[in-house]
Amino acid sequence: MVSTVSLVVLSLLAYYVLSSSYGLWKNVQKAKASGLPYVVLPVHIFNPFWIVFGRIVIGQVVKYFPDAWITRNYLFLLMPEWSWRYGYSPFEKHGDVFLSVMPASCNIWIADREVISQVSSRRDDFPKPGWMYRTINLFGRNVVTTEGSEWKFHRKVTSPSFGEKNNALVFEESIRQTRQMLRKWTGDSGAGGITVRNVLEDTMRLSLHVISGAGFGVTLQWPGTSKDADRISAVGDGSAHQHTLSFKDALAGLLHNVIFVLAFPKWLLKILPFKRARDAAEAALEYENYMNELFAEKKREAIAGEKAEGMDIMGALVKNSYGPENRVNRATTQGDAERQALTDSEILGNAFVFLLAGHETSAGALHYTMLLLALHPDSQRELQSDIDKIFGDRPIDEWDYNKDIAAMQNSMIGAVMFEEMRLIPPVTNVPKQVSIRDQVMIVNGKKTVWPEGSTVSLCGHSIHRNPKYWPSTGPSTVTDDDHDLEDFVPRRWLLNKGAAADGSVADGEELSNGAAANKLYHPLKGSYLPFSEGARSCLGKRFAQVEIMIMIAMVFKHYSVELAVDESADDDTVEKMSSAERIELYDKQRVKARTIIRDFSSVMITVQIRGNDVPIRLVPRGKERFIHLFKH
Ligand code: HEM
Repeated sequence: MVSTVSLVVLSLLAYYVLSSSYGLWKNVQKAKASGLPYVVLPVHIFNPFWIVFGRIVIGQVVKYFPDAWITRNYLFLLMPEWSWRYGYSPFEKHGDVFLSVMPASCNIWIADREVISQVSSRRDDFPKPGWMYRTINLFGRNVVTTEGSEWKFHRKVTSPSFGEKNNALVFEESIRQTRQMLRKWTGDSGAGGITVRNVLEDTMRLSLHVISGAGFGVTLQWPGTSKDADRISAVGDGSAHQHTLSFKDALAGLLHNVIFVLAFPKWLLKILPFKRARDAAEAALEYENYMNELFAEKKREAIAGEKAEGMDIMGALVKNSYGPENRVNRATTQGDAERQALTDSEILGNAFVFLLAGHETSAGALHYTMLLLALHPDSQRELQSDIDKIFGDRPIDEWDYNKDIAAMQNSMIGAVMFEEMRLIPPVTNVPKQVSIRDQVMIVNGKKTVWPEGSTVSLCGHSIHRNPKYWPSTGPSTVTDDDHDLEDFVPRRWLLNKGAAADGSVADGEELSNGAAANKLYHPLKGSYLPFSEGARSCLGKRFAQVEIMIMIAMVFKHYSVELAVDESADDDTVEKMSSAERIELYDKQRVKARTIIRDFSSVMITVQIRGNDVPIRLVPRGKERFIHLFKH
């Protein structure tokens, strides 16, 4: 019996080794013919098994070697998300486009802006790798997961919902939500000085609430704000379920456990002996119930012709299908090219991906923005001075999307936002795939042939540090580089105002209200990828930008942010410290915060600090304890 089992195991192992070796050999032949520099890897780094276990092992191994040795010897390539850790340096050594050969396929890594532009504009030749996105169809087909004419249709129908009317709604909802977050961070009196330990938890809540309001028309309250906090109020068709979770908890529970929900069927999650799995199943079920109720309510409103203005994204999609033109009846009988409206399941599928695509990304950007500003007192002061110029004494209630947004974007508010996403783009690499046939590509003026089926990584985190494309303001203060591309320097966007990296003057992005949206430095096409590029770039870009700029403006209008030093000194001790002692203490805290940001940030869909926190404090402007003592 034992020998039979051993024989089966050995045969399977032999089969695996032989088929992997054969696959590797075949892929090496393709790599040779491609004309690209290549390196051979013994494992498929995007294999789920390797992503879970392999990278833990390799993550431990690399700790024992200097970074320069690792990037020179290709060891870095065994980490699926190496570009987060090593930035541009591997490309510096191996060229801006290179290929890794693996047993199952090849992957092409790119930090060359012209090549990225070619890939982004040839949508049919370089589609998204479908296998990475398939599970996201959980609640219905949608704009993120589809390709070809079906995607074109989804994009055409969903895009109008992200127009200027919705941006104005995002503006208002972001003000409402940031006000509540500020109350938590500074106390009812607004005196500040409260240590905020888990900043990410709060920015997650902020971004979730903004999507709930501007995306679904459901305004959520922060705990302690209202007795009925987190209760959904929009449902009125009499079919409401007895909910076991609040709307907010259903949304948050689903997003928190989304990997389980996407990987396993609900019936299995319900019976698995892990609380987290059962919680995931409950959240998914409750989310579905709430969405069905919301959908029914919005459908009733659309048919009755109610709520024409200021519509949330889902409301606009339902109105398109069920409003006066009632396009949905035609939808099922037409091909994608003629269709005008989404089916019910497609509306629900799109609602889910808006939530998924917009939640963690925005929350991460808001979180890192606070930390980077706490590390850079000079940038805070410049930011506050611009906020004063734009808003003066005008109360926040009088801020207006149409009047203020262009000025906000063209100031340090925009510069801080763009620089944060240059340094830490929430999505480090945008994945594509070589379509069903080999593709000819020009790389450095030379013809190359990219093997069919290869995956392609547009390495945003790396190209954002490529000195060929980015202006530097001087030597780095955090590395030995003679440029400052590893540093957070928002003013680089202002010093090069309006100029493109090739010396031409940027056109500026026009908002539909006629204002020029971007008079800051204009990166060359293909060199700035936080929202990807080309036809498949982020649909919620403006949504996210408005939300981020509002939070920055509201926080820094009245407050400064400092790293909390509670672990080293209590408030009385700080009070008695001399300026020199305070500088020394804050500097130590800065080193510690930088280490946490570097060593505890990891990529699981988006970049986030995991397993550690960098606590902060908001202090009223003029009452800073530390940062007024620093020039930089
Ligand atoms: C800072 C915040 C955000 C960042 C950095 C970001 C980034 C991105 C990136 C890199 C992509 C391309 C992904 C790929 O090709 O695999 C993308 C696509 C997308 N994003 Fe965002 N996103 C953000 C916020 C949002 C928000 C708030 C929404 C909606 C409410 C949203 C909706 C979408 C959708 C629908 C797509 C797919 C577009 C298509 O395939 O046609 N995103 N986003």
